[in-house]
Amino acid sequence: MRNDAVMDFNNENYPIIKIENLYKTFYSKDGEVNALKDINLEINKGEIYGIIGMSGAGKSTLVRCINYLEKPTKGRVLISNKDLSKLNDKELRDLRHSIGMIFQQFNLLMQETVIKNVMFPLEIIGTKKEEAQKRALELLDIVGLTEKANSYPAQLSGGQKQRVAIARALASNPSVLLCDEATSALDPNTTSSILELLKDINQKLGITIVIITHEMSVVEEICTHVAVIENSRITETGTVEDIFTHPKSNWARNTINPDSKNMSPDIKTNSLRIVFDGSTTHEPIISNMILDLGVKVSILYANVKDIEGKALGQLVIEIPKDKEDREKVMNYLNEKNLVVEKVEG
Ligand SMILES: Nc1ncnc2c1ncn2[C@@H]1O[C@H](COP(=O)(O)OP(=O)(O)OP(=O)(O)O)[C@@H](O)[C@H]1O
Repeated sequence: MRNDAVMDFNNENYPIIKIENLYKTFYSKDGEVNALKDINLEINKGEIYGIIGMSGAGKSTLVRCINYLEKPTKGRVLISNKDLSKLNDKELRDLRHSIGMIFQQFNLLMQETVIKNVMFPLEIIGTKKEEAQKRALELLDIVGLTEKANSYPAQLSGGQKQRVAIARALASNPSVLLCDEATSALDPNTTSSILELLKDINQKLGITIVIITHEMSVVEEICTHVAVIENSRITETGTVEDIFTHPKSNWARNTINPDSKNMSPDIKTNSLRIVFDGSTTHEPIISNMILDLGVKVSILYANVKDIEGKALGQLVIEIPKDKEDREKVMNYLNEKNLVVEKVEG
């Protein structure tokens, strides 16, 4: 059973997480830091929502506001339409059992065994030892660590430690899992296996996942939706497809698009950006075009990814200067129903 004492997480009439006009200012003797400014965000049940931005952009503060570990200076956080500012301390504690959290540094109890680490949150809420042990073993099975139940965290790899942290976060049957840079300390292969596990948890257990990261590859690999945060503000939100095909914020454009600033004006006027928005197949469009039309086209930049089986991203090509050849190229691409844009910037 989910811990739904405080709110009904299954009510799909409301976003599971809604943030309205949220500001967070830290006051210290060195002055004020406006960590978050006018944040508005809606996350629906079942989504894997990425919040991406550079270091210091305000990501961790935002995620800590979602479970009220940090109280907003202004604005509201609504979880399944309940305003967290209206909850008393006990209700907030109950709420936090329904919102699991994992961190970059795992935060395990180093002097306790793996199974004890997973049992810990259950014992805190008064679960009997035998029942907690049974549940912890089920969770260790989910994260693939049954055989490490009696090991200590120091005997585990980084990826295994994060699996223990995930099992611990799942112990109280949360409806939401907040992941704050959960893979930033891991190598690429381990990162992929943890992201796979999170995807599995999302699909099999129906848990909504919020992922804080500075890595676009993490968003690419796992997220359904994304918000870009720059200098304390959200500058763009949308599906992962949106952001890879039509990035709007400066940060996303610079990360996803080629660095067109480095192109000479002459190359820019003779270039086209082809946007792959997931509607085309993986056919080798450029080589087919060269063969079919007999024109010279070179690829200046390619960033086309396979995301959930769809081709998404950008391809910048240099097209012929000759007017007739140029038209042939444009017609060919239009016939293929590709989105074609001028290279700007
Ligand atoms: N408790 C605090 N007191 C004062 N300033 C803080 C506090 N917590 C965060 N800040 C400041 O708020 C801003 C946003 O910090 P935050 O940790 O949310 O960024 P971030 O995007 O998560 O960065 P990183 O990826 O480096 O963790 C930073 O300027 C930071 O110094």
